[in-house]
Amino acid sequence: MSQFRICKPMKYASRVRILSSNRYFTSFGQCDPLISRSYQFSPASDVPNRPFSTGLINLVRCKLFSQSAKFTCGKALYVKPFSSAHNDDDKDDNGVCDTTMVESECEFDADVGKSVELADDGDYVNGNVVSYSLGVELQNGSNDVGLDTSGGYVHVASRDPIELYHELRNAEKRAKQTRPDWETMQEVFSYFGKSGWASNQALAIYIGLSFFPTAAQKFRKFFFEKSSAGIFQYVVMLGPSDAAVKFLFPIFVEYCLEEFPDEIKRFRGMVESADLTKPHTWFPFARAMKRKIIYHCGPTNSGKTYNALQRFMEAKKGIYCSPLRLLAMEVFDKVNALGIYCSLQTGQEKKYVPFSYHIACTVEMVSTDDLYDVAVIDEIQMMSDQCRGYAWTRALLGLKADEIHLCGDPSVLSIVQKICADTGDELHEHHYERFKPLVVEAKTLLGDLKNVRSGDCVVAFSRREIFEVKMAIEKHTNHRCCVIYGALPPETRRHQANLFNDQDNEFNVLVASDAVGMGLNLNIRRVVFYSLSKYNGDKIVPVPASQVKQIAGRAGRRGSRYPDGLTTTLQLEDLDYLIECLKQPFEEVKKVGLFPFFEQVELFAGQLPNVTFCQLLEKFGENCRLDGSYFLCRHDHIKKVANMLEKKVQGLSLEDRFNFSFAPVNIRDPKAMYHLLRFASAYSQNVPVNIAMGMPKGSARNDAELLDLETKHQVLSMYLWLSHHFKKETFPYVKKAETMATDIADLLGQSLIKANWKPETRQVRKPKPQQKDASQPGYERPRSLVKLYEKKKLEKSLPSKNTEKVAA
Ligand SMILES: Nc1ncnc2c1ncn2[C@@H]1O[C@H](COP(=O)(O)OP(=O)(O)OP(=O)(O)O)[C@@H](O)[C@H]1O
Repeated sequence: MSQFRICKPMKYASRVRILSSNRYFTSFGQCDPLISRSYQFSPASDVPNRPFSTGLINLVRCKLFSQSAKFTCGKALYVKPFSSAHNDDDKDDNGVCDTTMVESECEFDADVGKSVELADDGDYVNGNVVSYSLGVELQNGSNDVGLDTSGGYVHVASRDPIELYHELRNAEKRAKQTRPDWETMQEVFSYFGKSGWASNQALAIYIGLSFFPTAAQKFRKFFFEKSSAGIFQYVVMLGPSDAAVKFLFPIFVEYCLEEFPDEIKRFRGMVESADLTKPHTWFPFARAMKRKIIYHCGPTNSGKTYNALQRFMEAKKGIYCSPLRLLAMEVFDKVNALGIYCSLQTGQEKKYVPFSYHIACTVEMVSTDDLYDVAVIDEIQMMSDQCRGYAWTRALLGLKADEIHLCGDPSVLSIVQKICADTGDELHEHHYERFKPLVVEAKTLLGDLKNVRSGDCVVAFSRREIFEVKMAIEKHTNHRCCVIYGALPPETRRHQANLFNDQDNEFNVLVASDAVGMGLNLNIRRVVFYSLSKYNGDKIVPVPASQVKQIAGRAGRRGSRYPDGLTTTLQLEDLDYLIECLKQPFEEVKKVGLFPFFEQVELFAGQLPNVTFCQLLEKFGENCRLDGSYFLCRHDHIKKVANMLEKKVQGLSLEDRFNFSFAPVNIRDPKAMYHLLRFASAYSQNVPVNIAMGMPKGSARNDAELLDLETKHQVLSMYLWLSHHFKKETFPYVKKAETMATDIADLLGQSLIKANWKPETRQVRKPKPQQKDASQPGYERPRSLVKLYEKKKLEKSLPSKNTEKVAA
């Protein structure tokens, strides 16, 4: 089975820390890497051995002795007034209610039914007040609290919990208790059941959080049924306190080990199979190498990738790992053009160049099996990406290369230093500055797109805005616009970029989304932020500073027509935010992403045989364990696809479901989801998967047709992706899909050149009544959403006058 790579949620991390930091626990020999160093498990029975070292017991004893000392002799505990409340625990073994407790308003000796006072020497004394002492001898002559070899009494707290447990287990009948004592004991157990410490510690014997309350309740029943007077009184004396929890816990452990071996085994299996700790150990071959890591650290446009690629090209065998298909294609073209044979591998395409020893690939496609002299991992700060971060982490940890060049901003430098300390790799840092500083134009465009100039890149954060801006610029100025946004195929984006870079045409302005921030060589003179807020899938938020920097940094490129970069905003109100973002130092990343490989999910599935794949992912997320430097990547997208397939496609294996769930599909596009469902259904029936999609007749004449072209290309891209991830024979129309995809990318390019229509949205939304049509004469200045956002935030943080009035 191949290596796993993953992590765990912090709730467990904190528990692990608690356990690991308990030196009394760690003294118990063999270390269990999953939970802590505290417990040793017997491979034969697969049930944990007793976890406690005598060190812990002694600690508890010492504490309790020191606490109980104040209760000795003259100190007394008042018996609580009788309460009529009772539950099952009032009943004797035959289910009959203990009437003695109901009849009397006060105290009961276990057998005598009288109020008692326990004296130092263990004598019983009548009365309403119970004074508890260190030693007790029961009237029946049994040594309730333990008799030491010298014949003297040993305090309950000082006794071995294993011994105590066995005594309870073997007890034939319980001692009767006074009602107040009984009530106090209920409180003690209620306290125990809610104790975070106890539930944390119970994890170490694989009593899971969800099972802990059940285990605690059963233990309570057991204790009530079996407890002798001395033990009972001792716990009552401790009352609902941490001391009581710590006294009871070792007995609870003994009880659990004997009572719940199946639950323990099941939870242990689950925890072990979802262990994502120490991901660097998952790649033993890479660990056996002494790798040299070179971190090219600096802002955009500072020559990091250029220098790393020099080493890549000099190497005998090299791999370049790209964040985007587009960038992998760029490097593939560039390197081959320079006479170095280089192949290409992305999710959608494999271009093998004969005799090549170099490969340009997307980071998800990196092979950790092959050996390389030099590897380049571009945009290494993407390790912290909430969704895709795991791919960078895996590449860094797993690549078998003598020399690995990381290119990125400084945000992940410290975490890379930490990872290198774990892996034992040698880290070298090369720091860079921008070739030319980025200059902020304070004047801004004063809210008017008529002030756009040649060489400008206007950045907007939604497809709708991009087309609105393009329309407005083309309507009110003499400029023509190219557009670049995420939903466009890489070929079309490249075509648009070339059109913009080319001096000899009328396309001299670029309107783009944040997709412009990475991977394209663009001759931008000035980056203009149309807005600095965007929809994050939930609400409109200001664009994060790191992203603003990345995008603004595209202005001015060494060797281009515009080596000096400028940036500004459309709105004067947004300028401060832009300056603030540019001034902000790179925020240090504390955690990087991980995600399980199929084999790990499969192992985990073995523990939960009757759940759906989607539930399995959820459970994995809940139970997986991570070191402090890692987080589990978001997988909502995967779950959504998994859920759809679960409901509608039968006969897929777990591995098929896993792979289908990673297919690149826009989950918000019903058409694309429909095609994925169709592909999966055909695949599950083992029949050739058809493309079954007509080729558009020509370029788009309106936005609906443009959207249709985008969807069609995405579906073809998905078909190609599936053909590379599943049995080839089931996807026999790869050539056809490639041709169609190329043709559609061309049509998209043609469509964008003439696009001058009002954009549509994929989701049907009610039109806003006051919204003016941008095609109407005149030009409406867009509002600054950042300002609005900040204003709202301020309003929220300040109590309103109305609130003050109400309060007054
Ligand atoms: N030493 C050099 N000689 C010639 N051109 C260079 C040199 N260094 C960098 N360049 C050019 O400068 C531009 C920016 O370089 P590069 O892409 O390496 O920067 P970067 O820091 O990796 O930026 P980004 O993070 O935006 O990719 C590229 O067009 C590159 O070809």
